Amino acid sequence: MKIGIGNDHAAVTMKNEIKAYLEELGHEVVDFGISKEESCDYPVYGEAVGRAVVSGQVECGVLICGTGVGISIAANKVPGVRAAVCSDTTTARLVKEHNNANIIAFGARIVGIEVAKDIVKTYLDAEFQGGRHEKRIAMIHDIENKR
Ligand SMILES: O=C(CO)[C@H](O)[C@H](O)[C@H](O)COP(=O)(O)O
Repeated sequence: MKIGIGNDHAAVTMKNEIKAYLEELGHEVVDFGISKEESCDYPVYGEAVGRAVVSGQVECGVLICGTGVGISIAANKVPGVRAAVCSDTTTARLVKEHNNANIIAFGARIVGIEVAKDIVKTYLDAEFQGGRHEKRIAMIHDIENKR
């Protein structure tokens, strides 16, 4: 798959490790994140990955900041993004199976690298179940259209 990755200063090391892991798994990774650990603003990177996913430049996204929260909130402001923060593999599976999340996010200050790798792998291996979940996702995107 072609995967977009983004991060702020809190997640440079984890971004590099996850990027290498994704490449080991055979994925192509487009890096929208920062490479230096100097303070920066996570909305920039959340929006960049969100727009890349929605435009089809990449098939899905991985976002990492200190908690995964700020960067996913920013991505979720891009219409069409469904970014989900995960700290465990059960949530990582369910956000694909039920929510068809197109971006997974986590916190470099919250989870260790092995858990982060498991979260990403679980998310990528899971499949959207469709059915009753289709309608609910459509309802989420209807909210965007009410703006
Ligand atoms: O957005 C966040 C909180 O949900 C992230 O954890 C950021 O990485 C964090 O706010 C950055 O904090 P810092 O004190 O500027 O390093």
